[in-house]
Amino acid sequence: MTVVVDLVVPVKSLRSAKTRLRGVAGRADGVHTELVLAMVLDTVLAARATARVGRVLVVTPDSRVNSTLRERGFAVCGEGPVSELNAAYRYGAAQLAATQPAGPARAIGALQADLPALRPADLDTALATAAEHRVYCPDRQKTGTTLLVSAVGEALDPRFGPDSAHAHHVSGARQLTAPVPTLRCDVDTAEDLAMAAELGLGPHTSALLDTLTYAG
Ligand SMILES: Nc1nc2c(ncn2[C@@H]2O[C@H](COP(=O)(O)OP(=O)(O)OP(=O)(O)O)[C@@H](O)[C@H]2O)c(=O)[nH]1
Ligand SMILES: C=C(OP(=O)(O)O)C(=O)O
Repeated sequence: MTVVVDLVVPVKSLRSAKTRLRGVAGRADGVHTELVLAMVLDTVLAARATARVGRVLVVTPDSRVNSTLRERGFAVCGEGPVSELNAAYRYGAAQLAATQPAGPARAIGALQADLPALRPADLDTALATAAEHRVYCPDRQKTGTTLLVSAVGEALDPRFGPDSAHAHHVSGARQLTAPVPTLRCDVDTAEDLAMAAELGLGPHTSALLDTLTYAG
């Protein structure tokens, strides 16, 4: 059975996002924000280009993220009553469930927004395993989680945060073992960004870093 997966992608306020990356792209005002936004864009554009992906819903309190993504045709909503990552996933999943188009039941996927090297082929490989079981994709360090997909018609039950790979495992989700390096490469630190650059950054992040290099 081929399953369509609707994705929830939460994005924090740009000002407070990615503190561990601060300064990596330079000290100039606004550069950090531009880098975070470029990574979000590369992530969601790759997600939208993935065959098994149905809808993509971005959950964010940030007005710039909201307007930038709406301009590109993405669905965007606010965070709901609680400002916290798992709450944002649950809120987005509820919005998607409440507005599900007619047709076969879909799975819900929770995708992190910091995957600037993401390739649609890797995401599609991961989503191909979804249907009967809830599955999670550990990050490259094997401690965090970059993607969690519900079983069709069942709850997402997101447990993102420190050691989320373990938390997803003990909550009964199956670990994805497929070689999907661009889906595993979330970017929290300068070292992660270098690793993502080796895999091949998406066009927004790549263009921004090139501009900064030429600007010295
Ligand atoms: N909407 C929403 N998104 C969040 C929240 N917390 C984290 N995110 C998003 O979830 C993704 C993964 O979060 P982290 O890797 O912990 O990112 P971060 O908190 O920005 O990074 P650090 O400050 O370095 O810990 C990022 O794309 C964040 O923007 C939240 O409270 N609300
Ligand atoms: C919140 C998470 O992201 P990170 O480890 O990148 O902070 C997670 O992996 O559950």
